[in-house]
This record gives sequence, structure tokens and C-alpha cells, in this order.
Amino acid sequence: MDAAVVADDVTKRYGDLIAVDGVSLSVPAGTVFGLIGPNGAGKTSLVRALTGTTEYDGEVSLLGTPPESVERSRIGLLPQSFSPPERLTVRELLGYYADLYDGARDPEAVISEVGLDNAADTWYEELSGGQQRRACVGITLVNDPDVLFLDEPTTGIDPVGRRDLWMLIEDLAAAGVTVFLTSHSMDEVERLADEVALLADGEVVATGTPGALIAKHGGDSRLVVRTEASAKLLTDAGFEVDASAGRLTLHDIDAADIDDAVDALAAAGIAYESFTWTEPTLEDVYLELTGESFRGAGTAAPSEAPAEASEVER
Ligand SMILES: Nc1ncnc2c1ncn2[C@@H]1O[C@H](COP(=O)(O)OP(=O)(O)OP(=O)(O)O)[C@@H](O)[C@H]1O
Repeated sequence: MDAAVVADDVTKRYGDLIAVDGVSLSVPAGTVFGLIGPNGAGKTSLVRALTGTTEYDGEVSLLGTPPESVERSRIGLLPQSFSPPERLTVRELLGYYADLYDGARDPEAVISEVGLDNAADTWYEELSGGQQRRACVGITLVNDPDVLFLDEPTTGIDPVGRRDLWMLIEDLAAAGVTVFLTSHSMDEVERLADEVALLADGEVVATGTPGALIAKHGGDSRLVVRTEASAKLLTDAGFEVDASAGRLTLHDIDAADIDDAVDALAAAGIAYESFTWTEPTLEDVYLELTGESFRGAGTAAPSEAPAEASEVER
């Protein structure tokens, strides 16, 4: 598969500040690439280099040529903050942007794709925040781009709208569009990205499929038991256990092991209020590699545990 986006030792400096520090990456055409990293890690600066909208050192190839010479209609770019003319309706807005390109898509089809049929005649300034973001996504689609750079596309969009946009992104990738997705939403990246790069202080510190990153850095599956009992009863039974106030955390418990663990609780005569089983997620990878963790020390409340958690009352 040809690479749609290639960065080779890309560096971006603002005066003495090195925002992007020798980044190399390659994104195969028709795939979704997820770029994650803390605030200030250099994600936007990297996207600007990849899209040829800022100067940089190193080599970038976008659709086989330097980004500055790619035909603009082949690229869609949704920046983090984007303020289109506010006194245009959604229909006028998409029509306005469509008119900038030869061979643009039918704006009506794009309005439907981003779920704004019912708001097509509403001024942009009168849309909700989530609707405004959908309209902005629509603007990036009118020129039928081959590569789409989306910076936090679902910020402010409600859960149903987020899923609609995720499906749209999946459909676009299935149709051959390359999507370069920057996001702080780990569930979004875990669901959509074929490949992920974690940027920290301008450098790629980890890259791989979400599954590979989770397997390598996400930690183990675990059972968190709300109980006042001592850990010793379970360590004697062969479990690796952390104890914290009102809680025992049993490590390395796969789904198939849950029954055995619950049986062991009963066999040890441990009374408990509830238990929560959690699988590692991309969020755990992020927290681990950025030096933050709220599960590692076993001090998290189950209600703070990541998305895969499911609590079982006794
Ligand atoms: N135009 C600029 N002039 C000077 N410094 C800048 C400029 N743009 C960004 N920076 C700095 O470069 C670094 C990286 O910023 P960048 O916006 O690329 O990070 P980011 O990962 O996109 O952050 P966020 O997640 O907050 O959007 C930061 O220290 C930022 O202050």
C-alpha cells in the first residue's frame, strides 16, 4: 500500500523552542492514523508541517510530493479552532466552500453526512457548539479530499453525534481516504486508528496499532474488589494483590479467570460489596507513557476506572 503521508526527521522550531523534534512516520493510504499526546506536545505543529502550512526542517511527502505543491482540493484540514463566517446558514456555508473548488461534492450530500439536515437553514452562529463542529467537518469534506487532517473533530459533539462522525470517518477510510486524526479522546483513537503515535515533548515516544500498544504498555486486566478484608487471604491463595483503603486489586485476571477469582473470594470467606473488572485501554497506555497513572498504585475508585469497567454488586 502506498504511503499517503510520510515524515522523515521533521523538526519545527519557534525561535529557540523545538516544538517537533525529528519526527518520522508513514501513513499508508486509506488508513486512519491517530496522533495523541499531552497539551503542547507538538501535535498541531506537526500537522502544520505535514500540510505545508508552516516552515519546517526535514522531509515531508504528502500524496507523493512536498506538501506545498499538492493540489489543495486533495487535502481536507480541520484545525482545532476554526471560525467560518457566522452569518451564513449551513447550506450557504457549504455552498460557499464548495464554490472554491472545481468538481466539489454536492453540499446537500455533505450536509446529510454530517447530520445537519434539520439545521441546513440555520445561521452558523445560531448552531449549538456540537452542530458548529459538524458543520466544520462538513466544510473539510466538500472538496472530496484524498487526505483528511482532523484536529479534535468531535470536541463538543454529543455521544450520538460522536458515534455518527466515527462511522463517517470509518466510511471515508473504507472508501480510500487517508485520515490523520489528532485527538485527546482515547476511546475515539482506539476505535478509529489503524496506527497510533504518541508524541511527547515533540518526539514520538511510542507507535503501533492500538492493540499492540495496549498489550505492551497498557498493564494487566484486573479485578477491583470493594472489601475491608486483608490481602493476605488472597495472596495465600496465589493471587497478586494490592490493598488500599476499602479495596483489594487482583492483578492479571483475564475474563476467563473472573469466575475462579470470585470462587477464591468465597473460599477465603471474604465479604465484599461489589467488584469491578477492568481491561487495559489506550488511555492506560497514554497515562503510563506520559508518566501519569491513576490505576497503577491501586488507589483508584472503581468509578474512576476506564471505560471497559463493569461493576458487579454482590
Ligand atoms: N506560533 C507559535 N509560536 C511560538 N510557539 C508556538 C507556536 N505554536 C505553538 N507553539 C509552541 O509549540 C509547542 C507545541 O505546541 P502545539 O500547539 O504544536 O502543541 P499541541 O500538541 O498541538 O498542543 P494541544 O494539545 O494543547 O493543542 C508549545 O510549547 C507551544 O507553546
